[in-house]
Amino acid sequence: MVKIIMHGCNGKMGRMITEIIKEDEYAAIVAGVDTYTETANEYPVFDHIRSCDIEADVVIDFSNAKAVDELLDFCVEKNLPVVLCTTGLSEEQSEKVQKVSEKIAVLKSANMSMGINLLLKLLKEAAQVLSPAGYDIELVEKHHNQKLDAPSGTALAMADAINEALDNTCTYVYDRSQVRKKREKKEIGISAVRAGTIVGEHEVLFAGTDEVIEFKHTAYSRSVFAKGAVEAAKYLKGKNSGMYDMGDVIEF
Ligand SMILES: NC(=O)C1=CN([C@@H]2O[C@H](COP(=O)(O)OP(=O)(O)OC[C@H]3O[C@@H](n4cnc5c(N)ncnc54)[C@H](O)[C@@H]3O)[C@@H](O)[C@H]2O)C=CC1
Ligand SMILES: O=C(O)C1=N[C@H](C(=O)O)C[C@H](O)C1
Repeated sequence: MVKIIMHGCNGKMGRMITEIIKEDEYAAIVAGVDTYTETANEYPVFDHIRSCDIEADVVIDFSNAKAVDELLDFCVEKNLPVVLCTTGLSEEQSEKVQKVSEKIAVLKSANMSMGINLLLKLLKEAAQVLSPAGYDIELVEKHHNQKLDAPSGTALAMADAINEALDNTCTYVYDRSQVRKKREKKEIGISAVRAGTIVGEHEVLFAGTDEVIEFKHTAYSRSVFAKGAVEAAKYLKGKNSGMYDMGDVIEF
């Protein structure tokens, strides 16, 4: 049985994970943390990670980038592995995550779904064939109107996977409105749409002369992220310090 502290327990993802874990005999939420506490949870809820004094095996975090620094400090002090799913971290925060992983086990992933993690592999292969052949690469992501960060963590992870496969030769372009010039060959264009209740859509276009190849992932429910996060927590329990990702959890 994996005992979990759910950080951000009253948010959209925290609530979805709470429901999923009710049906899971190998995992239990022993405490929740959320600045919003006006709810009736089936486990104790604290308004700050520092107030949480419940013993656990792992923390799952779906909260807010502003909350991540304190969470990481807490996890180091308590020697607690953490599944870090919050997106929109600054460069300094990403560096801190790396440093912290020298002391505790950290599994960081911008997207916990099976589909996106498979796609990250496929995109690398496609880029290595299509970019040298002159295909332009553009990425479009769509999310609900409550999302704070743009572009999505997943879009950035996809761009990073492609860039890595191309020996980090690409530049990312987020906004074409300010400069009047043609696109460069080694650009990856990244566009974000925010509308309604879209759970999450990611589309990657490889556009050549007279043909376009499109890779598209659509999440129809947050359960795909929640299930992945719970599997990640089970995987991380008792692990040595280090950086882990969903590639360690999902075997293709
Ligand atoms: N890695 C992945 O697969 C996914 C990542 N996300 C990311 O997870 C994060 C949360 O997403 P949602 O649940 O949709 O957002 P949400 O806004 O519905 O929930 C966030 C929750 O965190 C709470 N919170 C804010 N500050 C806090 C603090 N200092 N301590 C504890 N709790 C705090 C809020 O009160 C809220 O209940 C976002 O960054 C989002 O991009 C979302 C879905 C999938
Ligand atoms: O905020 C969301 O909702 C999501 N955020 C993640 C991201 O930024 O990539 C993953 C998912 O697409 C949903």
